[in-house]
Amino acid sequence: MPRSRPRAAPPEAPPPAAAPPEPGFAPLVTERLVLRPLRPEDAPELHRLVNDWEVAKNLARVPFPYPRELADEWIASTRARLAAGEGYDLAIVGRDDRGGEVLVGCVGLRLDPAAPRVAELGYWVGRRYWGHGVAAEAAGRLLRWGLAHLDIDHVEADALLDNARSAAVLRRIGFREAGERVMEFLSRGGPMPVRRFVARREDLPVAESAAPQPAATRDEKAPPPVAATAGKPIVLVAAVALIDADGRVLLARRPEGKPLAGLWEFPGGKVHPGETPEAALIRELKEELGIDVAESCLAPFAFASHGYERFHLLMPLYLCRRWNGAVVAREGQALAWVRPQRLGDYAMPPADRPLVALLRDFL
Ligand SMILES: Nc1nc2c([nH]c(=O)n2[C@@H]2O[C@H](COP(=O)(O)OP(=O)(O)OP(=O)(O)O)[C@@H](O)[C@H]2O)c(=O)[nH]1
Repeated sequence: MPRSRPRAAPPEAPPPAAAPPEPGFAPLVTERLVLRPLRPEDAPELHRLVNDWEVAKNLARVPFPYPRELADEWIASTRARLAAGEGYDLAIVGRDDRGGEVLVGCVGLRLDPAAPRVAELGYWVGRRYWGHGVAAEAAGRLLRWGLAHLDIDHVEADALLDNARSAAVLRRIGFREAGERVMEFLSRGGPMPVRRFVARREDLPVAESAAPQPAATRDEKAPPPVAATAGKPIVLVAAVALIDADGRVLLARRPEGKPLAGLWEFPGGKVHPGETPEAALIRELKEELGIDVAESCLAPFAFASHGYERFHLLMPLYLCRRWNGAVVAREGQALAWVRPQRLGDYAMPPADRPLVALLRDFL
């Protein structure tokens, strides 16, 4: 979604230069597509696809006609933003019959320093690739990635009132409607009414397999869950505030693919059938962080009791100041040692909020 304004063409073609270094962004892979940084050599095809009224008319920051040199400038700007962590505009790439790469469109998440903790999603797909679910597949993937990896609370997107197709894509991937407004559209030469959409972590569709199940239901021989509230199972999760010598608390980020991915939480996990909460924690701390903890070093501190949409969480929280081994993220999760007064800066699951307040007062 090219967004820079057109500028005068340079007086002469730039001399051939060595390819600029690839910004350090690991491509995102979906069932049929790859989302990767745009490259200078994408410019001719990008120009061919976006210099199409049927595509451009839906994009706020794209002029029409779209000057060829703007494709070069815009691609360079996407690479600069990617390198600076200010925006994630990516090429949507498919495969042709011979296995070669084909540019299909673009998808982007943009951060605005004036609006912290929010990202804006945009996308377009070349007309010849419409009708195959490309936009939902690409935008859904980048949306999930963004909420799991960026320090944002929600993602916004706009669709022109007359663009029902885009509104349907946004709803399909987890956006909810949040009113209407008027936006300047470069392609249309003036202000246009748009429908505004917002997606939060809790709005994302959850794969059945990823939804938390009471651990007991995994094992057919195990007794059924001991209790249920209003038809919801109770899920018992043991968690711990690991406290280092400087009084900092360890938070781990829920990885992409899990419900509420991107939120920071206390290490821990579900208590399996036949396990005590302490045994579950000792197992989880070994699996997730590679440390050995003795049961005597787990001091019960408080508990969370919170109704989520699909289950009721009961979560004892322990304190632990002594363990053996170095803390390492064994499951690739991001970790942060956080001063108690800064815990509020980290987006955490709603169940944890009362625990954070207690912990801040206690430490
Ligand atoms: N570990 C942990 N889980 C929390 C916290 N707060 C909170 O709401 N939860 C919820 O408790 C549940 C823990 O489930 P999980 O999926 O992480 O458990 P697990 O490690 O056993 O995962 P697995 O089922 O993929 O093996 C999740 O729904 C999670 O959102 C917290 O501070 N720490």
